[in-house]
Amino acid sequence: MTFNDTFLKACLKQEVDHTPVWYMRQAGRYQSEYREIRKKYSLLEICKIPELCAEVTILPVQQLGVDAAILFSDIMVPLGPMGVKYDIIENRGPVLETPYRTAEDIASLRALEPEEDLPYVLETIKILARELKVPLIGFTGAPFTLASYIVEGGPSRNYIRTKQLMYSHPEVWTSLMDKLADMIITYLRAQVDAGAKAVQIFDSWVGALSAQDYTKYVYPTMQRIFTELKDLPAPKIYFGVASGELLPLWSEYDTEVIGLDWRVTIPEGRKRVGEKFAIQGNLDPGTLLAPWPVLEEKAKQIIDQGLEKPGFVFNLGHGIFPEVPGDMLRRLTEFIHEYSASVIKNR
Ligand SMILES: Cc1c2[nH]c(c1CCC(=O)O)Cc1[nH]c(c(CCC(=O)O)c1C)Cc1[nH]c(c(CCC(=O)O)c1C)Cc1[nH]c(c(C)c1CCC(=O)O)C2
Repeated sequence: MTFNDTFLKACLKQEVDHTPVWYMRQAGRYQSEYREIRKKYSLLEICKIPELCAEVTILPVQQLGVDAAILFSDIMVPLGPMGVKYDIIENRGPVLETPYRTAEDIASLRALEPEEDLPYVLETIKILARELKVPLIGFTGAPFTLASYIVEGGPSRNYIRTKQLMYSHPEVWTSLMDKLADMIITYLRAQVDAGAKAVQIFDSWVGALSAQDYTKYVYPTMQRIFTELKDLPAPKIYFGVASGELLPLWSEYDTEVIGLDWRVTIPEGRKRVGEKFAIQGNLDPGTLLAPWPVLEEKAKQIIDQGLEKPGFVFNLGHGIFPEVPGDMLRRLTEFIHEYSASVIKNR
């Protein structure tokens, strides 16, 4: 089988013969095989065994026929070596031993050295780069989203401690954002050096901020990340949830792809963020529990809208829920490939 680079072409707004698709959380609890593995190993244990971690990454590619693999890991993984003590609790998410809230707490975070600190991640990527016939997507959390876990000490609804730090001690906030940006730049470079062909920066919780606060407290850090990664030989995807109001602020970023959730349509997203980017998205993951005709109709609409301009990658607006039947995802993937190929061929 030859290498399928359709996903990379779409990221770069090049011509494709079908719309490429992958799914956030395509490896996870909706798969019986994954649940079996999780009976023996914790999520973090899986990440530390390269052969197993590569297997977990490859499984959904084989089962679903998607056009890209995403490294199996978690946004918390690089924070461990920086000094953050945490665990990932099932049905809850990452929880810290103690939150980081003072200048001293944040000063204690050390710089990440990927080769020394996370050899197992890089080894996993090397295995995957050899074995996969589709591109591997590496990833990291974005500074705001990572900061929210570090400052709150766990998942949060309102991010009040994060905002409290941001508003009360802007210089401490900036030092945290700077340290996270340094980590992100180093970590993504190491992932690409090891064989990742694209990277996604997950800013899952940044939609908690107003455009004004994003501009003041997050924009300069994101801007620096994209500027410093300008020469990265891999397309970058910046993704946020409920970030519709922030899209106009992203128009100058030096990135290739913007990931949308389902709250904003693709044409509206393109209008807000500008014509420069390829777009990834944006099926509501809740639709995966709908009857097939409903799902098909929504997928069709997204493909029609996505194909209006060059540069479109089909994805969900956020991760797959554990309740989703795997068969639904396989059928959806086939439909996306066939329907998009016919639209492209007939124009
Ligand atoms: C916010 C965030 C986290 N982790 C991640 C994000 C950004 C993406 C997003 O917004 O969903 C990123 C992530 N986490 C995981 C992956 C790789 C797998 C993939 O996408 O296929 C990726 C890309 C594995 C995981 N990370 C986690 C799981 C859940 C399954 C398990 O416990 O084995 C997986 C497959 C745990 C986790 N880790 C985190 C959360 C919120 C949870 C869910 C808690 C739960 O529902 O149990 C933090």
